Parts: sequence; structure tokens; C-alpha cells
Amino acid sequence: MNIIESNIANLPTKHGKFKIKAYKQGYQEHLAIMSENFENLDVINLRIHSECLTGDVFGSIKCDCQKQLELAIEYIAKNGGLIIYHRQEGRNIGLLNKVNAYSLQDAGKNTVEANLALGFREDEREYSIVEYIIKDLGIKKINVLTNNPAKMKFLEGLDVEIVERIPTIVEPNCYNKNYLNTKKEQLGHML
Ligand SMILES: Nc1nc2c(ncn2[C@@H]2O[C@H](COP(=O)(O)OP(=O)(O)OP(=O)(O)O)[C@@H](O)[C@H]2O)c(=O)[nH]1
Ligand SMILES: [Zn+2]
Repeated sequence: MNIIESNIANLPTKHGKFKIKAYKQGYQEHLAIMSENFENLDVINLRIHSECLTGDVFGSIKCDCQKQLELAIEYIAKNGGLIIYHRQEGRNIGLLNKVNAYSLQDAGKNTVEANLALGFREDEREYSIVEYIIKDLGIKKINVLTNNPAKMKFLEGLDVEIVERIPTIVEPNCYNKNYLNTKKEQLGHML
């Protein structure tokens, strides 16, 4: 795996002070956002956040991504840990395909059916960069902020001790209710 790494830099945010490191794998760039006390933590609170530009940046309420990201940033600012900003937009079908999937959802398909109709699997994500970052930062013990069983399964296969899963449950609204239901029923999310 050919990965290019940046140096570590300071990243003051409105949530608190963090450190940031970037990783380039192929054409895609991912981020590790660490709390200031990262080096001194025994157990790292870890959020693998899958990129959702529409939610994370534009505040879309079709999904729960922005709220989950906020929740994770606040939690990690307070308790220490790491956010891996995993740039696999749209469960790794990319932004253009995700917008087409949204268009199919406007016409009545659910989030899984829309992916399948476009010729993709329900979830195209893979987590090799996450394994690389965990090793690179010398992480041995984690609490995992997620509701996604696929992320748990991936982490369970690594040489890292999982102490606890911390749910990242977000209050549903009328626009994401069906999406969250499909995640629970068809993607197995622990909601
Ligand atoms: N293809 C597709 N991707 C979507 C859709 N809605 C959100 N996403 C993407 O789904 C990813 C987030 O997945 P989620 O299922 O919300 O959460 P998760 O990362 O699997 O699990 P958590 O750790 O519990 O948040 C991001 O990459 C979003 O861009 C959609 O309708 N279609
Ligand atoms: Zn989203």
C-alpha cells in the first residue's frame, strides 16, 4: 500500500484544540484529528467518520452524519481521542453517484435500493487506511463511537483491544426517518 503522510500540525477549532495529520492513499486524502492529550491516553476514543459532504458541510438533514460528527467532536474534545475522517463519500460510491442515488430516493427507492439500482453494492466502503492510521499512531486500546456493525467487525479483526462501543444515536427527523429505518433493518445498524 503506497501511502504518503503529512507532518502533524495544530488545529484549533471552535470545539477545542486538536492536532491533525493527513494521509494520501492513491488519489484520496484522509485525516486523523487528535485531541491535544492524545499521547497520554490509555484508551483512545475513536470515531471513524465516513465523509458526507452534503451533511458534514451543508447541514443536510436527509441523514444523521453532521449530528454524529458534532457529537463525536464534542465527545473527543472533552474526553480525548481520535477522529479518522474517512473520505469515502456516499459509502464510497462518490459524490456524483450519491446525488444520483438521492434522485432515485426522491422517486421512492430507499438508500439500499438506490445503490443497487446504480450497479453498486449497498456499501462499498473499505477500511485499509484506518488500519494503517491505527498502526501509525501506535494505538493499542480503543472505545469505538459507532452504531455500524461493519465498522466493529473490521476493528475486531485488527491487533487492537476494543474496550467499549459508544453509541452515536441521533434524534430522527421527518427527512431521515426512513433512511435510519433502512440502516437499522437492512444494514444492521444498532439504532
Ligand atoms: N450511497 C449513499 N450514501 C449515503 C447515503 N446517505 C448517507 N450516505 C453516506 O453514508 C456514509 C455514512 O454512513 P452511515 O450509515 O450514516 O453511518 P456509518 O458510518 O455507516 O455508521 P456510524 O459509525 O454509526 O455513523 C457517508 O459516507 C455518507 O456520505 C445515501 O443515501 N446513499
Ligand atoms: Zn450523510
